[in-house]
Amino acid sequence: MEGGVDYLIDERKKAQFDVEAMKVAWAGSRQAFELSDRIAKLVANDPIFEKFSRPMLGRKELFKNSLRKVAHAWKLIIDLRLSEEEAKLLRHYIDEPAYTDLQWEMFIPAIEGQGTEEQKRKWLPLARKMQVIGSYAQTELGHGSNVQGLETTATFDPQTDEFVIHSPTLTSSKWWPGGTAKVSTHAIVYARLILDGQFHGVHGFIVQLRNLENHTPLPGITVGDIGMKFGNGAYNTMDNGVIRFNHVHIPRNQMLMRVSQVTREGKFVQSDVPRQLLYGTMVYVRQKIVADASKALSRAVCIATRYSAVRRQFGSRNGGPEIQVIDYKTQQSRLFPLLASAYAFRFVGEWLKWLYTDVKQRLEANDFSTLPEAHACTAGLKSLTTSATADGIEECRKLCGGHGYLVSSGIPELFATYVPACTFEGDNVVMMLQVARFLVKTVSELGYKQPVGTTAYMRRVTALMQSNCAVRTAEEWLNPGVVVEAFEARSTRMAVACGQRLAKFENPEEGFAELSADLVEASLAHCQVIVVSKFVEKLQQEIPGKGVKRLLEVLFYVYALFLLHKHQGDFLATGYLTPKQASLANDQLRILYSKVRPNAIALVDSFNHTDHLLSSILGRYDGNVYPKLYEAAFNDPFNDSDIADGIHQYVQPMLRQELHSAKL
Ligand SMILES: CCCCCCCCCCCCCCCCCCCCCCCC(=O)SCCNC(=O)CCNC(=O)[C@H](O)C(C)(C)COP(=O)(O)OP(=O)(O)OC[C@H]1O[C@@H](n2cnc3c(N)ncnc32)[C@H](O)[C@@H]1OP(=O)(O)O
Ligand SMILES: Cc1cc2nc3c(=O)[nH]c(=O)nc-3n(C[C@H](O)[C@H](O)[C@H](O)COP(=O)(O)OP(=O)(O)OC[C@H]3O[C@@H](n4cnc5c(N)ncnc54)[C@H](O)[C@@H]3O)c2cc1C
Repeated sequence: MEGGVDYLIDERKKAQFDVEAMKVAWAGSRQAFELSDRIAKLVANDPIFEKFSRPMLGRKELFKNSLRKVAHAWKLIIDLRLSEEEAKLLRHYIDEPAYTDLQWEMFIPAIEGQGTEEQKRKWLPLARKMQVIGSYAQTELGHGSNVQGLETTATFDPQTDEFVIHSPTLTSSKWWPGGTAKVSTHAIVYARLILDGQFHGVHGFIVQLRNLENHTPLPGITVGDIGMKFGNGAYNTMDNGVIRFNHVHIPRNQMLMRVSQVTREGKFVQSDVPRQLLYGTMVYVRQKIVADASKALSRAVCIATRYSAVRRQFGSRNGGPEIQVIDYKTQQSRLFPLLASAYAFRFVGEWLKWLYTDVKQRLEANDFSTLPEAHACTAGLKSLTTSATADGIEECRKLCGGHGYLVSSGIPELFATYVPACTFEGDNVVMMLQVARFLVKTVSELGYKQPVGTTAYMRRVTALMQSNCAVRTAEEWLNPGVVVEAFEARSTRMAVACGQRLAKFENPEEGFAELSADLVEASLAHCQVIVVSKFVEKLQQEIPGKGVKRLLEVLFYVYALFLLHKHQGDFLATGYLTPKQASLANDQLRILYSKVRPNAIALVDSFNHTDHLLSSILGRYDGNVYPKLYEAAFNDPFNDSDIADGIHQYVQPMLRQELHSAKL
């Protein structure tokens, strides 16, 4: 058997559910499925969007090629009159980080959220037509996580009615802003506002960086690229920049003034809008990142699942075929929880999008009541989903054995592009510590304030602290109420225990720092409650299609019981479960894997990923892996000639024992 074509045809026949209906369930609606399918095909059939050769290109060529793709995409958007939703799908399928990400997902949202009506009227039409290109310059060489610690200054000059933007130290150089090194004409620069020698907090300022005619940096601005990043191709299509400001003057009306204003006289006016709204763009992007995690994880899982069905090792009898590696229980116990996680993250991402839309509408109406919860949810779920996705992609590489390490497997570039999501938009530990602040506050108020939203389960604190799990058989774990209650009890007990230990410290901040590792674990437990509960809520909805709901139920139990198994130390230590019950959950998990097994290929087909998006020989839809790997090896430019450069100069003299006289 040369290729794996026949294996995947057989695999697809085993499916016990309607794959087309599952595609709709994954996409969210029939309309969403059709839209995304149309755009995926548009990209896959356009040679300009080819990306297989990307990891072989040098930086300059890679970058220029990326600029070409963006220009072509923008032309398509205009010619085909694509909506903003369609344009964002186009970006997803082109699958290449570019300056437009910052323009559309940070520059524009920052003006929308923090600008006054007048500022929005001026800047948004220009940005939406790409007549100005903006980036988001917050992080500095010496300061990233601690936004209040930024050093760049914006000093008001009442003489000229301008702000003077300045980088007083080397460490205050802006460092990382995407799109800035070579492309953006403007940036939202976060800086310390100084009025009459007084510091008034960090604010955002729209600063022009480049001349719109000839693209040269404006006087007082030193700008460049920060250098190559992890992996070939990957995030190197993005020009992450360094900027140094030397007393750059900007008009007063270029400070984003929804949250606070500076008058013509240089007076600081604090409105009723909470200062945290300055961080609103980050809340928006964190929510986007959660929605995107399932896309990245599902790609890796699709590759590893298809390849696991093609790959055979051991067990051949009488010259018959060896065993498909997907049939090994160990392979299933590593792969199927990731498959289930992709679905879990998809549904929690959908919910978070809804939550964000709700919060945004409230903020527009000056209702800030749900902001703390939205911040905690976006920060925590960003942390949970990106950490699990980054680890999951690496696990998928290992699940593909040696071939997973080849660039042509598609996994190394996916990993290299994805991992910074654990750091950007808030380091994942720093984000979990934000959840911890929220949890500690919730727990400390339990006696007199009813928790709401995602912490509402803590209203039953007494029951959750005192009652224990009633499961007696593996079968009894197949009950959503039982599973959710176990997660809620473990989370409540961990949060309350942290609260009790914190209360023993005289200085709460000192206590928080001392217990921070435990607080991060309690925060993770709470975020897992959210993911598990949102999966259950999804299952309570009508889900059409033969067998679709049943398979999603199986995936729910795989996701939840796998987490329970992985974190069984917490469940046992908090006393909610007995070792016997934890062991029964694990028995059930093995049974569930055998229910996933016949459906595994159909479940990854339901992601509807094109071969273009996967860009992976191992994950090809037709499973024709070996002939294509062989072909790709000989198509590699390194194999253009049998004698590589340098062989005659450095190897032959060694073979001939003539190194002493060779010119090295
Ligand atoms: C090619 C095709 C072309 C076609 C084009 C067309 C379309 C293109 C479409 C593009 C689509 C692209 C899709 C891509 C997806 C998106 C990718 C975007 C790329 C991202 C790149 C990365 C960018 C960045 O990284 S930007 C920098 C991010 N930086 C951070 O995240 C810094 C993290 N630090 C912080 O947030 C803060 O410093 C913090 C929170 C850690 C501490 O802040 P502070 O010290 O001020 O607060 P505390 O004292 O801890 O808390 C005070 C109080 O405030 C509360 N709080 C904190 N933060 C928030 C918040 N955000 N919201 C609300 N409340 C907040 C906190 O809880 C405290 O509350 P208390 O009640 O007082 O406890
Ligand atoms: C690919 C990429 C693109 C980016 N794009 C942009 C952009 O467009 N615009 C922009 O402004 N920025 C951008 N950034 C910067 C990014 O937002 C920051 O790197 C990120 O916020 C983390 O901050 P840091 O680098 O200062 O990490 P640090 O805070 O220095 O983290 C280092 C370590 O310290 C730990 N740590 C830090 N603080 C605490 C704490 N309080 N308690 C416990 N542990 C702590 C962290 O967990 C981590 O392990 C980008 C970064 C990357 C990698």
